[in-house]
Amino acid sequence: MKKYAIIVAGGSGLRMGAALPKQFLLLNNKPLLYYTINTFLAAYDDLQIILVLPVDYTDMGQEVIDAYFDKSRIQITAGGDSRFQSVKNGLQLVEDESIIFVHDGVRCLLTTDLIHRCYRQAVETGTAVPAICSHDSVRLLTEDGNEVADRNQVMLVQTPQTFHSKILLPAFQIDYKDKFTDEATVVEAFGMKISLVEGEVNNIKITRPIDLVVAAQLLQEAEQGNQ
Ligand SMILES: Nc1ccn([C@@H]2O[C@H](COP(=O)(O)OP(=O)(O)OP(=O)(O)O)[C@@H](O)[C@H]2O)c(=O)n1
Ligand SMILES: C[C@](O)(CO)[C@H](O)COP(=O)(O)O
Repeated sequence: MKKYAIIVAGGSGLRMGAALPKQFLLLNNKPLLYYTINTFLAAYDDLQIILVLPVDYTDMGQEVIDAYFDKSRIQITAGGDSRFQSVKNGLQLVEDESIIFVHDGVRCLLTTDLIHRCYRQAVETGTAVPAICSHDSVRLLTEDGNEVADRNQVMLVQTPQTFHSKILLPAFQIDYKDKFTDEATVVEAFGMKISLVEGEVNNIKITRPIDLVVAAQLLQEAEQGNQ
């Protein structure tokens, strides 16, 4: 089955507070986006990437591609004001019936194993959303304060959120709502059940400066493990 990875990197990284959007910050001397793109290209030879970038940073994104990758496998498009709109812009470049991975450009530590796991499940059930258990206790806010929740009933959701194009393309015709924080919420609103797959603890979303420190360490450990 044809495969597309829509890598959403259209955000501005306000919580990181850096001069550049965080997807272009360097991690062990390479832009963070390099690692994300590299892992998807390595996962499948027939996978095409649709890279969604802030409109003012498409040239910088093109420079990253020219420096490291086979350009014939990567298309660039401009992002929107919300993650939802960025995904929607990316979906406009999907031409064939396919399995579509939607991945945060800033989750740069995912592995090819996770991509393969998502693919297999999406082929089988149409949907595959990676998630991990909470290793913290969880409390719910209530009208008069808060109460404990059973953390075994909670899963922390990651990307790549992976779907058959027959599901994802029509689902994204829906009008935007604030609760659409990821593709699973959109597909659920379209009336489909979501199937979860085991995520990865190291598949962190680089959000704040501390995440860069953690990611650099994890990357170094992974590279040492590969030697
Ligand atoms: N309009 C947007 C907003 C976010 N994203 C992407 O969605 C992913 C997850 O979003 P987040 O971590 O929130 O990134 P930012 O929006 O850049 O960060 P912040 O919320 O701190 O500004 C990132 O890869 C980001 O680039 C996007 O493509 N288009
Ligand atoms: C898609 C996501 O990474 C799943 O955990 C998350 O919902 C993105 O949230 P953000 O507020 O845009 O960082």
